[in-house]
Amino acid sequence: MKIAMANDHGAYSYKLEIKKMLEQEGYTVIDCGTNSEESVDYPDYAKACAEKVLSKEADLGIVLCGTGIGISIAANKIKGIRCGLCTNTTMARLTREHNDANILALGQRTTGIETCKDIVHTFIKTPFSNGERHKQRIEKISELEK
Ligand SMILES: O=C[C@H](O)[C@H](O)[C@H](O)COP(=O)(O)O
Repeated sequence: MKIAMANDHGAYSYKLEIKKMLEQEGYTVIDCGTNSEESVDYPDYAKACAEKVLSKEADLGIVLCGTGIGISIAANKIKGIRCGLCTNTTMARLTREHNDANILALGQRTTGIETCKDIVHTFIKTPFSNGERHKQRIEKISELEK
């Protein structure tokens, strides 16, 4: 599985730690930056990750910023992206099962690193439930993009 990751300066150290964990586990990580703690604008990095997911170069994406809020708002502006901001593993499971989220958002300043690692594992291992009611709702989200 290939996973695109992107972050702003507020989540650089979590990106490095989660990237290292995923690579040690055999996942391919496409690192879309940023790669320092110099201040940057999170929409640029949300866009970079979204492009990898939409082009299918990556199966799923993970975006990180201080809270996960700004970068998830930005990602969700992009047609075809369903980005779920998660602070626990229940949210991670349900955003895959119910929302078929294709990008996970995390916050370095709000959520502990071990919790984030658990969230990442849950997110990438949980399939979409394929339930008819969920498919119908996701189709309605797509309609909103038109
Ligand atoms: O939602 C936005 C993110 O949390 C950003 O990481 C945050 O706003 C960056 O703040 P600052 O520029 O003060 O480091």
